[in-house]
Amino acid sequence: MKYFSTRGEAPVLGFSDVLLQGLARDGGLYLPETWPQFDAAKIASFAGKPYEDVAFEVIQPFVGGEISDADLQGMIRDAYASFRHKAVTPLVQIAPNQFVLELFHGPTLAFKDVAMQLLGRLMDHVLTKRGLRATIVGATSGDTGGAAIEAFRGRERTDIFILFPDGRVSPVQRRQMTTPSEANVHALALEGNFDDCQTIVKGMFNNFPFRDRVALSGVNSINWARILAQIVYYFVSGVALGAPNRKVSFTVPTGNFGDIFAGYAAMQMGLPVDQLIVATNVNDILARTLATGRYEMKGVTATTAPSMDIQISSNFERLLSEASGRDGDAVRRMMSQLGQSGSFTIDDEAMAKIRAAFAAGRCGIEETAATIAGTLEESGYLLDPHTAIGVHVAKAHDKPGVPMIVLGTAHPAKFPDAVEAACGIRPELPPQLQPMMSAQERQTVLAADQKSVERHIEDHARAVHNEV
Ligand SMILES: Cc1ncc(COP(=O)(O)O)c(C=O)c1O
Ligand SMILES: N[C@@H](CCOP(=O)(O)O)C(=O)O
Repeated sequence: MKYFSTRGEAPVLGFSDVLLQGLARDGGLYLPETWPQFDAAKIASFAGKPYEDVAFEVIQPFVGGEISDADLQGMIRDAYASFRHKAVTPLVQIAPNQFVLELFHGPTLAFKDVAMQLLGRLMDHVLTKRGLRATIVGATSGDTGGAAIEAFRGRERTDIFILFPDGRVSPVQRRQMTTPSEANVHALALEGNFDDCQTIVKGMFNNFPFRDRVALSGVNSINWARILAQIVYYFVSGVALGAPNRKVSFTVPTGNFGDIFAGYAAMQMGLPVDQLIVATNVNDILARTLATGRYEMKGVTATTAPSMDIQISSNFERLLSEASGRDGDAVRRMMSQLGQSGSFTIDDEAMAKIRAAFAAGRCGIEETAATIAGTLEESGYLLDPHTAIGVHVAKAHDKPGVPMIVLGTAHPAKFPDAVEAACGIRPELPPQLQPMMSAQERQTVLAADQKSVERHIEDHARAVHNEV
């Protein structure tokens, strides 16, 4: 299996190089040259299998033989051993046709753990095999950071620097990043919003002398391996609700478009999906784009679902590549217009392809609170604000006979203030996370300025001394 960049100007690479690269050297994102095809019999064979076994079958074709089956199976087994639920990602029915896919049973209570627990092991494996170190950078609106730090803390071959918007993440999210005491962990609070953090991360990847000096690697969903690990739960949940013998739909609380792109990938591989529904909060650039064909940035509004307070949805570029027939020139043109004017228009043919697979809806701050309260009253189920956005949007897309799976992206205890304000119940953290709430915090506050961040990383990263 080989991977190409959405912008068409970076070298075609194998899995291990894509894993270490993060962003392609032309600023694009890597995609597999072909989608492995699973026929109905193969998909049906996933029924009743442990999560780890389905994960191996889904992930293995993308690795292209670069990691032995035994090593891959071992890493998958270890990654999911840390999850608090035996099913890893259980389904819970909350209404006659509506299910929540609980993706928050990993160590940091968000769906990011599903991919990050495996990514940490895969990177360590490849770095060890090559005798290298890496400096990992990531931008977070709250959840990626904690999950990445949990996956990489104490690892010998990596230093990890996470950029988060100062004051815009929940106290639980912040403490997951600032309380780990391992020397390779660096939490950087930036005076800006998530998009500023993400733009700086991408800027560092595009600064080649810096990138090469510190052996830069990325763990945001710009890294293909993040998306790959997330494809698995679309198959697992789809099959549990009747696929391949009937279609299922998914509603995905969306920000950076990584999670829902994994659903698109599952669809390309053969999973019968009726609709993939993008659910946004008031930062609704994706819902507007689906409606108008024009991607147009506005300012970011802080909401009770802070992890989705995003306007630059990185992975939308992967969809643009698919919808434009993998035309690197077309993608480069749109991305350059976005950089220059904050907007671009998608041509009608590409929009028609996008609308054939995706629908979208938006949920305001008050509707989010009302959905938390209403769902608790109707079904006794307590939602976090991000999942509540999914539940609200999913209702408008209900189709008889097609099970609707809403991705449950975070545990309500990550956002206790918003949940309590909505329904009067203050969800408690699982006992193993409680000590963190009184532990010593460690963070560095920096201006949202690429040079300051680069200087800080060069001063603190051990990979600068990589003897390659
Ligand atoms: C809890 C939660 N829900 C939803 C999202 C949006 O996911 P994505 O960025 O993959 O679209 C995020 C952040 O990514 C998140 O942390
Ligand atoms: N919501 C995310 C934003 C970063 O997304 P990623 O999937 O690209 O890592 C977060 O919680 O940090």
